[in-house]
Amino acid sequence: MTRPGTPRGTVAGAGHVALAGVTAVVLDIEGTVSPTEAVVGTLYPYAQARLAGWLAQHGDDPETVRAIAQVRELIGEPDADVTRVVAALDDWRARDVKAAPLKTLQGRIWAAGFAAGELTGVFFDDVVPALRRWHAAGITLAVYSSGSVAAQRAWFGHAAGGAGDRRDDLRPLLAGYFDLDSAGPKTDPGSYARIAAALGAAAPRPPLFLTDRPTELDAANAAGWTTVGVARPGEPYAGALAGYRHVASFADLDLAG
Ligand SMILES: CSCCC(=O)C(=O)COP(=O)(O)O
Ligand SMILES: [Mg+2]
Repeated sequence: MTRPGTPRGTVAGAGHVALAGVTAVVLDIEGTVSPTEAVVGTLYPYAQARLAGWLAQHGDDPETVRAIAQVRELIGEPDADVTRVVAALDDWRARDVKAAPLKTLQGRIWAAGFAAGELTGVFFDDVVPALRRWHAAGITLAVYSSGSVAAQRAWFGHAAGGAGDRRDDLRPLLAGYFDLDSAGPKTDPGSYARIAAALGAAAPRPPLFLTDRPTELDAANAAGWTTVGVARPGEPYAGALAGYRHVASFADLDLAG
């Protein structure tokens, strides 16, 4: 199905997609550029272990105050104490519910962890070469993730892959970062309209969105974006993209035109 603004392109064989005229690529993180296990299995426990301490130490920070208020509103308990707030946050973590206040607080804890050298950004092997290739071709690159902008910047700023234990800083490749606070829910077409507006002249055509989740592909398509699903073997949503144009690797995505 050809979407408005979709550049010329064909699906050349199973899992290979060639698109011409792409001026901007927006990237999901979990399941798309990075293994879900690196987020759910490493980042989440790291933040969970430090959450209560973080709230105790940063309880007066405006961002923390706002996040706690958001939790109380979402659970419908305006007088919930910190213990109840932590329990709600941990329940969302356990179910991988992408609740904005959870992502805000996780993001701050992770940013401190990256700065302390305790965390590393993990990417599928095909991702960094593709990002460098697309950036060199003049394509605008941005991130749209449930993870907070603070977490995104830290994740891309401390990428594994350098020689030895050196960390690569991929942020020079990125022109923008968008999350649930700055753009909105990933299943809302309006969020993609806000991102396109924010990218402005850096995205003269509707961006290409790369994500693992069908609901996000649907929302981006409804906003007139070009989309390609990313179905990585072993990832939770890999089997749900049969009805979508999709690739298993960025190496199978040709944006050279
Ligand atoms: C590496 S930034 C933290 C990622 C995160 O917390 C998350 O929930 C990722 O979800 P996504 O929308 O990128 O699939
Ligand atoms: Mg994802």
